[in-house]
Order: sequence, then structure tokens, then C-alpha cells
Amino acid sequence: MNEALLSVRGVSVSFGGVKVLDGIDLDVKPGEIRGLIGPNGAGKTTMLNVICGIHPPHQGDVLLDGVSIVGRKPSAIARLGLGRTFQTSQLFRGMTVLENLMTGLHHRTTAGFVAASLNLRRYREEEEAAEEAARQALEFIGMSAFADRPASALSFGQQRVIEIARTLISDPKVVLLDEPAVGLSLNRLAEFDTLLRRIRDEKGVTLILIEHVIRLVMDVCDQVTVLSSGRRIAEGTPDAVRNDPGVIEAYLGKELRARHSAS
Ligand SMILES: Nc1ncnc2c1ncn2[C@@H]1O[C@H](COP(=O)(O)OP(=O)(O)OP(=O)(O)O)[C@@H](O)[C@H]1O
Repeated sequence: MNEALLSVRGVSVSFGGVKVLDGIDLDVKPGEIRGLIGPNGAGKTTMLNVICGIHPPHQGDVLLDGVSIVGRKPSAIARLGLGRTFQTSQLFRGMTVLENLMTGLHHRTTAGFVAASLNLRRYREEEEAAEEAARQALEFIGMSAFADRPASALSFGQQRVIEIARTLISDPKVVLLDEPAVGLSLNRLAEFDTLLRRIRDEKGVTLILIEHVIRLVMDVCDQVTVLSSGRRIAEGTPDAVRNDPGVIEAYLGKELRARHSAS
């Protein structure tokens, strides 16, 4: 029996005749923190784009909780319980932190434009529920004091954490994080480990993260999948992957060679 919450089955994607994902399989169990690593251009972001419905795969299937999600719109996939953050900040800079968090629920609200214009009761109730959920999410990440500040006043690292909190307010089953630790100082990284574990343990959210900060991947992930040139070249515990000769060559080796030639 397949116990995976998220299953990727034989997914291939080509851009301009070049295969950037080539028959990828991935099974992520509920409650897992899965790392997705690999050298630049390996296909990691494309993989997240396939899962969340931005790029339909040319071949293969993606199942969330046993239901095929290929061909559905990203908003429909979000409603089924999939959250996502991106490499660059997607916050609305002119809005406050609280307002930004409330946008995380808008794909779920049912009152339409007319109800909103007329300020009807159902619209007001949904806005109140969204605000309450946003305040709880801020409390969860320890940033309640930032509620009324403009998003543009936050540091880059704070913006990343707010974006993660925004995915949580719609109560997702799985959240995809694209390089969430970019811009965090070493001191902040330890806190970030803790936050990811709390999201898993207290919110019951399964996490899949692309990350170049190897220390974070090794510390926090239960399982790591390694992509290189669109193929899955290794998978296993952080320790097993770290010692895999193919990974050292394809990923760490490339980095070490680059450093060597720069020195
Ligand atoms: N929309 C697109 N059109 C054409 N080529 C694309 C597109 N998106 C990605 N690619 C190409 O697909 C390959 C995989 O890119 P992708 O961004 O998925 O890699 P990645 O592993 O996430 O890399 P990085 O670590 O640098 O973010 C790259 O060669 C990239 O140039």
C-alpha cells in the first residue's frame, strides 16, 4: 500500500525540446520534511511548479492524498491543501503584514465581488475569520508585533517567514518552500530549523523544501531527494545522501570545483 501524501509518478517536462525533468518519481509521507537539492538548473523549481499546477507535466501524474491534481488550476490545487512559497518575495509591499497574511485565505472565501462591494454579512464574517487566522499565524511565528507594519519595512529574512506563515492560514496538508533560508544569517538559521519542525509537529504540515543551505537540509530533513540534469540521482536520509559518491560528484563536487577554480 502506498502511504504517500504526495506522489509524483514518472513526471517529465521539456522546454524547447530540452528535457528538464526526466521521468521523476517522488513519494512523500505525511509528516515528513523532504529536502530537494541539486546543482543549479537541476530542475528543482520546475518540479515544484509541476506539483502546484503552474507547469502541467508533459508526462506523468501527481497525486495529493490519492487524488490526481494534474490539469487543475493552481488555485484549485491550493484549495485541496497545497501551499507554496517562491524564491523571490511575493508580498504586497503596499499592504500591512496582517493584510498580506489575510490574502492567504482569499482563494478559500466564497463571498463574491458583489457581496464584497455591498459589504454583506457573509463577506464581513469571512473577513473577520481571515483576520483571526492571520493573527493566529503571526502569533505562531512570534511576529504579532509586526501586524500593522507595512510589508516593505521588513527585512528580507522576515519577509520569507511571513510568506511561510501566509501559506499556513489556509490549513494546508503540504507546503512547498523554494529556498526559504535565502537571506537568513547563521544565527537565524537555528531558529529557522525550529520553526520548520514546529510547522510539521504542531500544525501537522508536510514540508518539501528546495534549499542550497546544506546545513539546514542536513539538520531538518527526514529524507532528501537529489536531482541533477532533470534526473533523480539519489534519495535517502541526509547522512546517506551526503556520503553518496554520485551526489558528491554531481552536486558538492561541482561546487568544490567552482570554489577551487575561483581561488
Ligand atoms: N519557463 C522556462 N522556459 C524555458 N526553460 C526553463 C523554464 N523554466 C526553467 N527552465 C530551464 O529548466 C532548467 C531547470 O530549471 P529550474 O529552475 O527548475 O532548476 P533549479 O534546479 O531550480 O535551479 P536553481 O537552483 O538555479 O534555482 C534550467 O535549464 C532552466 O533554464
